[in-house]
Amino acid sequence: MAGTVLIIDDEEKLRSLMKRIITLEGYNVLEAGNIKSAQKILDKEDIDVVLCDVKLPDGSGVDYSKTIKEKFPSLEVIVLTAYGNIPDGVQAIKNGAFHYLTKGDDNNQIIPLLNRAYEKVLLQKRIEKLEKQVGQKYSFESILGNSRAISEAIAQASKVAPADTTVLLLGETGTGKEVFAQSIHNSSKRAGKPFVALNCSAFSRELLESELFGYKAGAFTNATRDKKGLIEEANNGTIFLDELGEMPLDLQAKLLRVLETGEFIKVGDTKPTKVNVRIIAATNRDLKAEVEKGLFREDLYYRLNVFAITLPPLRERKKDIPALAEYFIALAANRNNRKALKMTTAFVEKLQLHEWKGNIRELKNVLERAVILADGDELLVEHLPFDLQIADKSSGILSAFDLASVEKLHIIKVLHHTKNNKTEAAKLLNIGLATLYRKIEEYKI
Ligand SMILES: Nc1ncnc2c1ncn2[C@@H]1O[C@H](COP(=O)(O)OP(=O)(O)OP(=O)(O)O)[C@@H](O)[C@H]1O
Repeated sequence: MAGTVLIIDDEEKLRSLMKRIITLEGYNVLEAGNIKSAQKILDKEDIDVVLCDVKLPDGSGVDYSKTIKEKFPSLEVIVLTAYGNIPDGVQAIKNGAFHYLTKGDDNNQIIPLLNRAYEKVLLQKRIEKLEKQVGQKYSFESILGNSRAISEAIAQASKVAPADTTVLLLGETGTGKEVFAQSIHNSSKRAGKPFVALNCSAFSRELLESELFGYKAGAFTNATRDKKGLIEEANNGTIFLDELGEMPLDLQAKLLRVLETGEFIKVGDTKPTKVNVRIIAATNRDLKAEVEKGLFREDLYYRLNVFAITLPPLRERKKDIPALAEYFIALAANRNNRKALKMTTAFVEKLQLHEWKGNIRELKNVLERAVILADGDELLVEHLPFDLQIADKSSGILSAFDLASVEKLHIIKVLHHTKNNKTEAAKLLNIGLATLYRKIEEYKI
């Protein structure tokens, strides 16, 4: 995608020369002879980079670059200064311009500089888009579900969000603990400040300590420079510590100190560092049992347990499955450039019979796979993984390794293939027609 450049200069000849050079690079170029007409174009068009002369009939380009940046912060301005007038260029940069060019002297510099400015604009646009997505994604409104269990958890989380209290989120893997942590942060006073997440089970003890608390240069062989830990990166914001139950005891002591005094000591440092950070912790372990086994500090447990919210497993809120499924199907269809897909009744039934040990994450992945497999505009049972296909009301959840389940599913598939022609199906299965009828009855096909 080519960017759009606006040239503001009252010298028509120079404008058209620059226009020619820039157009050859693939940019769209618009022109203005003064600030007034430039302003009209800026208000109407989506401009990426402005090339602006300093001496304009109705004002100074140096001053105008400030106005432009205030009104359109993601756009970049390059100021065109007169020969030998570096102070103008310096002032323009102070006013927020990307850079300056000396008119007539720097023609071969125009394109490289313009390309750099445009890259910055693209990056800025991408960041804005992502920020918007994240902001939308993680609010209590975007947590789907009407079941009592999830509504209670949302109500508790919305109450504690503005209170700045430490929160402990309990729940199996994939139940949405991180989504809740982000939503709490986004509706707290700390929204707009950093939200930093760390999975404590993903690191060795040493790495976890330096990731979390940072280190001083020289603390160990590869520590050539001071490094801020994530707790410091999260200053004035929130840190989300996932799988806290996995944190070694000595680091738990350091964390307790942060909770009590707002201070910690970096690896290799002698003096404490102060932070103002809200801690949201999560675990799928039974912390009380860990305390009894001596694996989790009792004082930290009580400190964290002041406000605990339990997130229900998906199998305890099956009512929410259709709405969640619809949402994930729409997301997956969009990502895969597919039009909207509908679930058949049998498909929804199978979803509701499954155990969902991986909870919402598993549901999301199963549906993404189904969307990819579906050729038509309907999601069918055959688009589900094997163990979901064989789940059945009478037998409850069957194992994918159960021989009868495999046989049943195979018969279903063959019957589907023969469009329910039993004689043909029996032939393909290499069994007698009577045997097929018996199996159909036995398996309640
Ligand atoms: N209520 C919800 N609505 C929409 N998407 C959700 C919801 N809850 C969770 N998700 C999605 O499900 C996935 C798992 O959520 P999340 O990472 O928050 O779970 P978790 O409990 O932190 O998992 P783990 O313990 O394994 O880290 C994510 O992709 C998340 O976007």
